[in-house]
Amino acid sequence: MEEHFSLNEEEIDGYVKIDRYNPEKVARIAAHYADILALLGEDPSRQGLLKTPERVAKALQFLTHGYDLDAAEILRSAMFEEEYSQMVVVKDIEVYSMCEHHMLPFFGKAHVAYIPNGHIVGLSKIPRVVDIFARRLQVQERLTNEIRDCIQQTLQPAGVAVVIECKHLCMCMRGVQKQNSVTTTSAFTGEFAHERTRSEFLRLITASLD
Ligand SMILES: Nc1nc2c(ncn2[C@@H]2O[C@H](COP(=O)(O)OP(=O)(O)OP(=O)(O)O)[C@@H](O)[C@H]2O)c(=O)[nH]1
Ligand SMILES: [Zn+2]
Repeated sequence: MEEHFSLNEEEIDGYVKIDRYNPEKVARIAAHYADILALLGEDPSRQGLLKTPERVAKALQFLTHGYDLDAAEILRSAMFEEEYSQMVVVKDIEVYSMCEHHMLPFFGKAHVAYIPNGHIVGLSKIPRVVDIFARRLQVQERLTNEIRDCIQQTLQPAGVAVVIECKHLCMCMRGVQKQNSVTTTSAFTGEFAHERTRSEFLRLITASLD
């Protein structure tokens, strides 16, 4: 796949430098956005809009940079042998994604748990996996399943649980115009099929720290 960003060592570790946009792609996307501005009745040559096509092109590349990153590789880069076999929960992970139907944002929180089976993973890699799949055109259901499948296949734990709660701007700003609705999706494997394990996870993600 053609890359938006040039990869370097830092980026392989999951970081994306926003000054390394693919210049050819920026120019091509920007040219389309200049047309779009004119089609919308704007004057793309007025001062405030002069750099807008380029800004939008860069913003879109940033918002979809997950295509260029390998979530499994990032998990594998920080897997450690460890005998810990209780549930590990990382909750309240911010999610910013774009719905593939309207290319409008949906955003909220992801809660991810796994039960180690010989290996644990560096904690920061869980939000990185969430980001890699979120920074693409998505539907919330597929985002949820992709996070689950990546962790299950790479870490091979005794179980994985993912719950995502998001607000979809395509349902707030346009269309049905419901400002307060929140969509919840979930995906489970292994031990989380058992009612007790699943309940413990749901209790932990709703429990407050204070
Ligand atoms: N299942 C699912 N649907 C989504 C997601 N994001 C947006 N949608 C929905 O995608 C659907 C697309 O339906 P269409 O009828 O083709 O599009 P539309 O005419 O713009 O629909 P309205 O939003 O109802 O005006 C809408 O119902 C959106 O609410 C998502 O993450 N998951
Ligand atoms: Zn939408």
